[in-house]
Amino acid sequence: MRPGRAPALMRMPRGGHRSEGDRPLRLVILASFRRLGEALFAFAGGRRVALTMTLMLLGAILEGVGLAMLVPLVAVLADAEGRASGTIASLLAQVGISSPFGQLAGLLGFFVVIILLRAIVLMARERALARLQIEFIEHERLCIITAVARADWSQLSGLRHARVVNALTVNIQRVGGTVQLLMQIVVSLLMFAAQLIVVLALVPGVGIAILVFTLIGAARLWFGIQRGLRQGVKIGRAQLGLTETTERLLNGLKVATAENAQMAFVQVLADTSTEMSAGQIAYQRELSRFRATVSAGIGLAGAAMLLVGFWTQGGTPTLLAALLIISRMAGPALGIYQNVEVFATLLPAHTEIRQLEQELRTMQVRAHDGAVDLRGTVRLDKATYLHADGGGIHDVTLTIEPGEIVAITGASGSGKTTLIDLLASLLCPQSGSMHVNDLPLDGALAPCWREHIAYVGQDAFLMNDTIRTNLTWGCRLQDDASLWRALEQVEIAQTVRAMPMGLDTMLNEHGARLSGGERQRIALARALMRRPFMLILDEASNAIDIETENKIMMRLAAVRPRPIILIVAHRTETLRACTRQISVMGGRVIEDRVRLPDGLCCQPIRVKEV
Ligand SMILES: Nc1ncnc2c1ncn2[C@@H]1O[C@H](COP(=O)(O)OP(=O)(O)OP(=O)(O)O)[C@@H](O)[C@H]1O
Repeated sequence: MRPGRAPALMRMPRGGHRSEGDRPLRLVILASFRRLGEALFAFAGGRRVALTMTLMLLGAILEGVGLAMLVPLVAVLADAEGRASGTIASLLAQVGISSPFGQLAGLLGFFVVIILLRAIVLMARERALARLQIEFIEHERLCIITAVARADWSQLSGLRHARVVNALTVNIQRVGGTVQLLMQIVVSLLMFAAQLIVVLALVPGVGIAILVFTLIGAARLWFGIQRGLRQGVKIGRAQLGLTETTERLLNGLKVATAENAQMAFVQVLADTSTEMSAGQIAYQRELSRFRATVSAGIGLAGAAMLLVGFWTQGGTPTLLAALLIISRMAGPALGIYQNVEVFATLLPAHTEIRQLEQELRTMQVRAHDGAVDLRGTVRLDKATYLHADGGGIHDVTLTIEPGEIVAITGASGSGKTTLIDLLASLLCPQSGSMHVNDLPLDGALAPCWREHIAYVGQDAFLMNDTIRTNLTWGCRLQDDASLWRALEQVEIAQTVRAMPMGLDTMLNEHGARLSGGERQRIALARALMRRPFMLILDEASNAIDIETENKIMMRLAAVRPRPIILIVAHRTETLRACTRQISVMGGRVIEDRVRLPDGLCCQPIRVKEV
């Protein structure tokens, strides 16, 4: 994957109110919000959403009922004779509880029941929300990685690598935060609504005043949301840069260390990081000013409402209860304010993930279903594949029969890898065609063909896992006997046997505990474990000494049934076992001749079959 243009949302003008495609910011916000809602709904399904919403509503209703209970309780406590009044008091009197203590105990008992019920509902609600959030994130992560795995290689290789890494690490965490905040906001809104309803019922004047303040606050909040979204886009852009720089640093660390030039990398990282931190500090400063204004506003509004309540109701128990409730409302109100803006800063992460998924979806190839035999002659007819810079392969026609060992030679940049990628159907001819066993290898058949291929490149891809796992991933064979046989074929069995944990020895990052030649031999052994019909060796043994390479090539040549073996190598010794040589120059096949396998035997070797 290579650097490319920033994704659409990331291209939003830095400080402007309009997004890419000249869409007003308000539409971008609404669209992002809708996308998140749709994704959550599509993941959870109607029933689960309904259940979660019911739990949220139930929690709010119980909150309201608990608060409403404060009125008779305050009345009992405030009454000189300790008597309750109202509906609950008359209910209690009907069941024979009329003494002040009995009424207080009865009210408290009811209150406790409500509190217990509320606690149970809130617990169920928290669990449901946490599960929904965690599972949604896992689902999103799997969607991306599956889309990457199913994407057509020629298109995928043009995708910016850091975008995928960023999506799977930073952005997915930010989406987790978005979902969590969204749920907290909905819960706070419902709680606030329940509290407001109780206040409206108890002291309508105060309730209306709160409603007016809330509406003014909501209008003010809209600016916070816009500011949050802009900040979120900036953070996303900076984080992508940070991921890219970190990747570059880690990939080039060895060279940089060898040249004592690590600080050049550190400087690039520091510049990106400083820019990001400066933006965040400025934003936090703005946010803290906003928060201070909001909390002062809530305090002032509370005091004003106290006065309104006092003038309209005097010091009645109802007013006292209303005051208690209003004091409880400040928390959710401030929470909504803070969470909504932070939510807006996180929202672009989901949009970026969605855009990435959509791009990946356009790259998907639908695999042919049903069995199809592709073990046969491989044929290219006037095949052309040109990369964006014009380099590649022009008008190539060739036929490769099963069991042939083909050397593909040519100068650097002549088109050898492009030719190999076409034969492996990693690339599809832009013109001309490819047939295997007389079947045209279209997009749907290509994945089936690749099941018969083993590919070893010069980088010898190894995972940070055991030798066993490295040998068996993607292979049907898994048994120890096959593993050892493959290791013997590539002259590494003895080295692995000498390791303390044998096949279960950990290889560390990219097989760091092995030499370059050992890594290549493990990669070759894995290729043999696949029992391929076509084995591609693209500079796959250039780190192995010539004598050992000779032995390995002999063994590969003796495998029965022998796969087609395509060898790209610059070392002539590597090509000794080849039965045919195709020379490429400027993207064209300039020579295709039979080659007599020459004196492989520097020393006689007993050939074993895989
Ligand atoms: N992904 C790509 N995007 C753009 N151009 C590419 C890409 N891959 C290869 N090319 C171009 O296509 C031409 C052939 O490249 P290719 O990798 O096939 O050559 P090669 O013979 O394998 O080279 P080498 O021996 O150096 O690996 C080169 O000019 C190269 O610049």
